Amino acid sequence: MKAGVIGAGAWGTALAQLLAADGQVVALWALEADVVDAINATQQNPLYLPGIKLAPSIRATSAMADLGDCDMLLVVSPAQHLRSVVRQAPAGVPLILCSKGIEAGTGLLMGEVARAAQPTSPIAVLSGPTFAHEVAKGLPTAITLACEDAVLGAQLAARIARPAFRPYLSDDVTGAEIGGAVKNVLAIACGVADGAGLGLNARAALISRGFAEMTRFGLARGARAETLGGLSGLGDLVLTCSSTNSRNFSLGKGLGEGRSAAELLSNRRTVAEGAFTAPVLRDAARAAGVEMPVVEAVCALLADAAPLGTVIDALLARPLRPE
Ligand SMILES: NC(=O)c1ccc[n+]([C@@H]2O[C@H](COP(=O)([O-])OP(=O)(O)OC[C@H]3O[C@@H](n4cnc5c(N)ncnc54)[C@H](O)[C@@H]3O)[C@@H](O)[C@H]2O)c1
Ligand SMILES: O=P(O)(O)OC[C@H](O)CO
Repeated sequence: MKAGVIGAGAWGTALAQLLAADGQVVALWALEADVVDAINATQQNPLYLPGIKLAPSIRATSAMADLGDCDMLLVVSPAQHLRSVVRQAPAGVPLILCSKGIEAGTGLLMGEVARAAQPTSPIAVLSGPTFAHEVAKGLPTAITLACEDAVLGAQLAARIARPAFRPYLSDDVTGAEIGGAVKNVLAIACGVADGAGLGLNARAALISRGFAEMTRFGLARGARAETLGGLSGLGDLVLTCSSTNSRNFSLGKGLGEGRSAAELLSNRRTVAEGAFTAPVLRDAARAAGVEMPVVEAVCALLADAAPLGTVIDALLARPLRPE
């Protein structure tokens, strides 16, 4: 058995490290030739996961054909590139989707995109509160593994579980995907509150009211409430809204400090998924008649469409309503 990982950003590299730590061979596909060379020559990925010595059994490659003998493939590209990498992946091999977002242009969740790109490949989703550096260091982590096929889900969970890495099984793929996508947008909002010095009460309010938005949207799309309240929803929301280790929170913090979205988003190598998901999520919510005022506020700031003070005042001035 050989695992393949598609995408050698921070999370793909950390997952490869997790799977290879006991000496198992892991094939890691990277887009950039210099990342492939660095991992194979020095057991390091200084571009995306600096400071971590990687297992020598990780074999980096830029040839997708090298993943042809893998029994499972973890897809860890940014959400907006998932379609193109899944199209290139070997067909018929179970895909564990680890990207968090909604595809721009189509409004599709990652499972829907993967099914369209590779119709014969079984799909699972891996999502939860997981900062890559912590997983790469072997710190304790729990995560949701969602798969409609319970037998396959159990097999995949057994393949990726490690003493300090606990997958919890679910058959609610949609719920796991929506939690991971929506929390990134809400983390931007919490970062804004931090950057603007609005205080910890405001952060708690945003987490709580943001979770209400996530739940309304998720239920409208067929997700289950307990999934949204679990690791892949509330768990990840709390993690990402609490730390500048989150790229989404940091992006929001910059906005809250008065910097423009255009400046913060230009020339960055690492991905802040919430910036891409926010407008797609807003449009999907409007189309479904779901109110998401915090998401709307984040969209206004990302579009540099309104001054920060105006956006905050508008949120606070919304009509009083039952919780
Ligand atoms: N970093 C984390 O802690 C973490 C944890 C859980 C989930 N995720 C999710 O994993 C996904 C990948 O994030 P990351 O943190 O590993 O990435 P990253 O920000 O560390 O690196 C960017 C990645 O984008 C890739 N990329 C850039 N252009 C591309 C293209 N045209 N085609 C394919 N790939 C391209 C790069 O090769 C690189 O792998 C995201 O959806 C993220 O939300 C990240
Ligand atoms: O750095 P972020 O904001 O992409 O968050 C990373 C993970 O999704 C946390 O679970």
